[in-house]
Amino acid sequence: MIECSEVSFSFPGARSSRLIFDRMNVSFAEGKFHAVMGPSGSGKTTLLNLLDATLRPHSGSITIAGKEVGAYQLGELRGHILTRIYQDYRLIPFLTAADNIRLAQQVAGNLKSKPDCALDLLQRLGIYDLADYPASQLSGGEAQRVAIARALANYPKVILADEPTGALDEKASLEIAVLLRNLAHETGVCIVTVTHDPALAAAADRVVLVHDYQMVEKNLSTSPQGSF
Ligand SMILES: Nc1ncnc2c1ncn2[C@@H]1O[C@H](COP(=O)(O)OP(=O)(O)OP(=O)(O)O)[C@@H](O)[C@H]1O
Repeated sequence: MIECSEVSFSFPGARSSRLIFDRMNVSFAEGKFHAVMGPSGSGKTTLLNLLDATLRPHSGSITIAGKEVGAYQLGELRGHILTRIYQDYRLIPFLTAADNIRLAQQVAGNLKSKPDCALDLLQRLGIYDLADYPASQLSGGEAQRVAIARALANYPKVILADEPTGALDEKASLEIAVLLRNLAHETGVCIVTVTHDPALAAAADRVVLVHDYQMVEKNLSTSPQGSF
């Protein structure tokens, strides 16, 4: 689904002109939950920013679903091809859970052409009862579930997650980790999360480490079981 080939990148400017990636190669398959780990400052968020065309590589190629990321219209790439979720959820606090999802459909121009999927998604993520609650009244774990539902609203091929459990306690982190893995398996979406959280890494189908400006495979042992 995602292919990075010989990708090199550094930030311009004196302080940060060091290389972040140097002819880096990595791919991320559909229907899998991938965790990207590495020390602080190693380039994990930079990778997500390259994948959604916030940043452009100096050289090399990044394709999603067979097409160069830079060749997509930004409006098509962000919202239709891929969506992002964040540590701080980024919900609209005064809108209900359901309306946060509907807003994503509306912004993508899908609310007229496709059925309203908000309640179906909330049901699927086990939070149907929260549909009419303002986002500001949700717990962290509940808010992240709504954010994941919103990320699914336009049937993306890829979800990019930036520390999605960074603000959650251990129990909620494990639930979100298993939820993301099961969503990848059940819907075929390719999920790439950057994280420091061992619970996310343990739930992942695959863990890659950022090391020496490259992506290196890490061998997996066990995964938590369960269904959310
Ligand atoms: N806009 C920017 N301009 C210049 N340098 C930047 C910029 N954004 C990030 N950097 C630098 O690029 C490097 C990689 O940053 P990045 O945020 O990708 O790391 P990270 O692995 O996600 O870190 P963390 O785990 O702490 O979130 C760091 O040295 C950072 O200081």
